[in-house]
Amino acid sequence: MKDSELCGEISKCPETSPSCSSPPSAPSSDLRPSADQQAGDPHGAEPGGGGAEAEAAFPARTPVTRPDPSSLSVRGAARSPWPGLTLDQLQRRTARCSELPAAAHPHRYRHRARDAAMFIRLTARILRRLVCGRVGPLWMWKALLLFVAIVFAGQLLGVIFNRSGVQPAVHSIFSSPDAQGPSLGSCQPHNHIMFLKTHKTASSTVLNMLYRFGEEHNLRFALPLGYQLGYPLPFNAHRVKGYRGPRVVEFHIMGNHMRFNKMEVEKVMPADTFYFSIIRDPVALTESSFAYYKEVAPAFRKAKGLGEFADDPNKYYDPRLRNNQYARNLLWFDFGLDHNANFSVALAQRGEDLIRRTFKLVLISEYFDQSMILLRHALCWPLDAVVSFSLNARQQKPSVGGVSGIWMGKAAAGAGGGRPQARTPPNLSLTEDQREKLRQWNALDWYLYKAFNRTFWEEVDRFGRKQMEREVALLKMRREHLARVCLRDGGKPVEAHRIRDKNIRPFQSGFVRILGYELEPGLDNATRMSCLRMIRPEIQYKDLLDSKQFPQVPPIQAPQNPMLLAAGAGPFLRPEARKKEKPVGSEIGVRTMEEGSKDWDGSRLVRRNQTVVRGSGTGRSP
Ligand SMILES: Nc1ncnc2c1ncn2[C@@H]1O[C@H](COP(=O)(O)OS(=O)(=O)O)[C@@H](OP(=O)(O)O)[C@H]1O
Repeated sequence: MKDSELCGEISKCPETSPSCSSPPSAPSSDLRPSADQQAGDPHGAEPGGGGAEAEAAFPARTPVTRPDPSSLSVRGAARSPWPGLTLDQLQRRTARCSELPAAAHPHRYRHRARDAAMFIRLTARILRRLVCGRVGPLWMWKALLLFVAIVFAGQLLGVIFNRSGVQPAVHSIFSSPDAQGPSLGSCQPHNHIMFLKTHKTASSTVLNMLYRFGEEHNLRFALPLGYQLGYPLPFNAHRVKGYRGPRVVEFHIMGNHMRFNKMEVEKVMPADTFYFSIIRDPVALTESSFAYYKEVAPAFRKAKGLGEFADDPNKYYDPRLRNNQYARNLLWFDFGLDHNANFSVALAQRGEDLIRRTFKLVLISEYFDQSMILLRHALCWPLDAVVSFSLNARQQKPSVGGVSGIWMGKAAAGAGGGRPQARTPPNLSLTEDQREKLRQWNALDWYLYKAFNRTFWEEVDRFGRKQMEREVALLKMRREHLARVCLRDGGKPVEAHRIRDKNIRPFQSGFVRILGYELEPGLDNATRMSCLRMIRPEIQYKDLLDSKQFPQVPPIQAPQNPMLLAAGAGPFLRPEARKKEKPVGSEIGVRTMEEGSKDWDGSRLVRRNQTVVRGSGTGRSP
């Protein structure tokens, strides 16, 4: 054999070639140990147990035994795996391979060549042992190979799942079997989701679940530039931070307040997006809205109490005034429909059809737990993903003098925790007659509520009432369990100023106290993180996600003055706009804008006939 051929061959293991399984020549068989060596070798060829299996895998294989290292060192000097070459010859020739570029230093390189040959000899021996199955039974090597393949596949799948966002985060109690809930079959979790966040319907609690799920699964949110997606203007795709044209960027979840506009939403969200929303009884919704937007909606501002407003809404309501959508058919408005249209059944049915065509599920706030079970099955989510603590709740004091449900509102506790000022809360009590008047005033919403309520229960029937009861019971148990683990005082909601951690104080609206939660002290890190996600208020959560998605650009700071925030509802002012703001009147909770100032999303505002509008707007609700 020529040196050049050998130098090429030297890098190959002769035993990995067919010669390994069926040594072709005498020198190989010469390396076989003697019978007594074989008997004393616990790793002898085709050792016990694996023999038959290996035989089947390598039917033509001649038994080859592991050479004894000592015999190799002694006898190997004269024998080599390369036919016709002793190991000494091989060593000398290998040395010549190494010497080729170093002819000027023959001694130095002869030593190196000798070392290299030693190394090769050792490596060949190890490989021969490994590959030829001399060390351990063959089945063991097969099992090892299978194990490595599984680990590799697992890693690969992990990378894929991490990318598509269905790799669950590791938690403590959150990773217990109870967290999964009853089986969902073989469905795949939805991760293209559009939630129309209607106002005063428990939508912040739902949004929190979406935030949690998205954060835990590294999904990308279609976040607003400020805190709402252009509300109350119809949604426009350019309101989404990071939007660069139809489907250029993959967004998974969209859920901040917007006035729905299907065509524009479809520019942002993928075609297989699951659309859902939530509605609430319009009387309860108006009560919540009145308490919350008393000083934001001109129609509410003029009325002393909700009863007064209900008695004669037309006396207070001007359809041209901005923010009056909070006072009439707010659901209809949020779905992008004309909330000031005169009611007719035909019109209402058309609206309902439009909504049904897009929204695969419409939840009902009054049946929140049943809604969560339907949602979990529709999205193929584990139980924990839909377990929540009620967010954005008003403080309610027991009724006085037989009047039901008086909501107590004092001047907002500062977001920074300032003591509340004593204020007369608006009277929210209603007679049955006034409730009926409110249904008529909000006839379009009332129609929607009845229609979707009916189909909601049809859906529950299809799901199975018994199964629903079982799953709702599990959901409640899980919520109670998590409340005991996560929350101080067993989960009683508390006023913002009592929450020690300022970062999780909910923002406040003018007249009402919005309650939040405190974490149980002493939780381990993983549990604390998961618990914190469940109670982190909407504004802070949006900022956090924003900073994760856009690490370089600091998010717009949430205004510290709660008066400027109709707590997640009214449009927020950007900091520069706030400087120019000049409140009309001295009442806390009044939020007004000067002509020429900018709204939270940067739109210029002008005043026309007593109506504050955006530069290109009409002044009426769009
Ligand atoms: N789980 C659950 N079940 C039933 N109701 C709930 C739930 N979570 C929140 N809420 C009530 O929803 C009201 C707040 O609604 P939103 O979060 O949609 O308000 S906002 O538009 O985002 O400001 C607010 O209603 P009011 O307290 O009547 O104002 C909350 O108490």
